[in-house]
Amino acid sequence: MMLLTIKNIRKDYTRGKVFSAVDNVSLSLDAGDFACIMGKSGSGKTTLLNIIAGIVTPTNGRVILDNTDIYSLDDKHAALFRNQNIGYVPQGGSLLANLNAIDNICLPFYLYPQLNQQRLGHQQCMDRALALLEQAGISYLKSMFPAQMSGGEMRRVAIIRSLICSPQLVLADEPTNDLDEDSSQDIMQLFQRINQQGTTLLIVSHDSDVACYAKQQFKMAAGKFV
Ligand SMILES: Nc1ncnc2c1ncn2[C@@H]1O[C@H](COP(=O)(O)OP(=O)(O)OP(=O)(O)O)[C@@H](O)[C@H]1O
Repeated sequence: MMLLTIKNIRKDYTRGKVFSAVDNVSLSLDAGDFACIMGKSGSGKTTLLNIIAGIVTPTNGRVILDNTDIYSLDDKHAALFRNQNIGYVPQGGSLLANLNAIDNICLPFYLYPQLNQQRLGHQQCMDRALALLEQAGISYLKSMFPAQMSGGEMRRVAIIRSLICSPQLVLADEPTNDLDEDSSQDIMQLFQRINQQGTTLLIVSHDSDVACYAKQQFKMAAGKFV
């Protein structure tokens, strides 16, 4: 079943003159796919990922997720649709320092109660977060604050947080950046497990060791797939 289609996506920026950071890119993913977009720094990977996430509006082209053209929705419906259907793991650190792992994972529900469609109470939210940590084999982190975690542990908690709304699609931007080989493997094994449980994954990375975990690989250069 087709889950995601992006058609003729272009994003122009002006830096002195106009250039296309993403230049007429098309891509389709089926439910259950695990894809990686590779390419050097500046090739347009993050811009493309953010367009799919609904964070950056394309100059041209369409993003269709589960038969919904996300840029045809008004802002309010677009935000709800993407938060319900897309998990996003941003580049770099994204946990809040003053919350422990469980609360960081529940944060989307605290910030946007409308995402909590099953209307879980506070304890049930925390139970769900704990269950996700247990599935990932890192329940020992449950009460720890980011300052007590390694970089790889923080990243795994951020990945778990992207699952709190049971999204169909998870997007991750350079998830192993700044991590050593062992931590990178932990991260990629976690993604593999998430994918095996049925979540579709699209990861952006410049690291070929990361890409080899993916089932589909795309390469980007100067805004285009090559
Ligand atoms: N808001 C912006 N305004 C102007 N130019 C931008 C903007 N965002 C990105 N760019 C430029 O667009 C190009 C693509 O950037 P992008 O971040 O998508 O690349 P990338 O492949 O993800 O690189 P990296 O891995 O370093 O993040 C770069 O030349 C970048 O400088």
